[in-house]
Amino acid sequence: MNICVFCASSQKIDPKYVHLATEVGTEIARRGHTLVSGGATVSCMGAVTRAARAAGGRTVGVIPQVLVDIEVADTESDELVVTADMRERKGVMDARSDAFLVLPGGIGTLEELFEIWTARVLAIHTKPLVILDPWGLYAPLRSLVEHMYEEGFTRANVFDAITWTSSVEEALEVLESPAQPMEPSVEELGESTP
Ligand SMILES: C/C(=C\CNc1ncnc2c1ncn2[C@@H]1O[C@H](COP(=O)(O)O)[C@@H](O)[C@H]1O)CO
Repeated sequence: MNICVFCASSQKIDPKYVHLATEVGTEIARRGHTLVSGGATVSCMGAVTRAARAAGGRTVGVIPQVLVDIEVADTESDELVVTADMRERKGVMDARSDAFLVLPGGIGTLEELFEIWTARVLAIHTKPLVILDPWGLYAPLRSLVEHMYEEGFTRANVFDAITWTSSVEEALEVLESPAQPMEPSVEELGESTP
């Protein structure tokens, strides 16, 4: 499988997050998968790709020209795709991947998560989407989406479209399993706007 990992670029984070990314890269390679990532050398992004290669795995980096220009590109990547901008980058990462894994990160990671999550809820794709969050960074996000559901702002299938995990092994097992297709409910299809 081609597994896309979205994760942090910040260099101010606790080293435990970088160690988690290293563990993920190692396990992706050990299981024979290709890693698709944002193609940068910094923080968790660099750790996951270096670990995957160190464990014998193949890495595909997808990075916009603007980040190549500031010299954060993972030039040792087996394949480095340089895009015109961030939007094209996300499109290429999506198209090249069979499954998506989200590690703790900041607003860049959240943006990537939301795009894949929304498309899955709308049944635009059926690729597995997993959050690996051992220390609960995303617990407030989960509560927020639950609140949005209670208030009627999100579809009932919003939590069917994603799996929250807390160990690397559990995350990889879910990614390797076929995801359930997202079918809009009959009520949703029949709903009319006043
Ligand atoms: C110069 C430094 C970092 C360069 N920043 C980034 N490099 C590569 N990719 C990035 C960068 N910032 C955002 N991204 C994309 O978003 C995700 C990470 O963003 P977050 O806000 O850190 O969660 C990541 O998946 C990238 O695709 C030194 O700080």
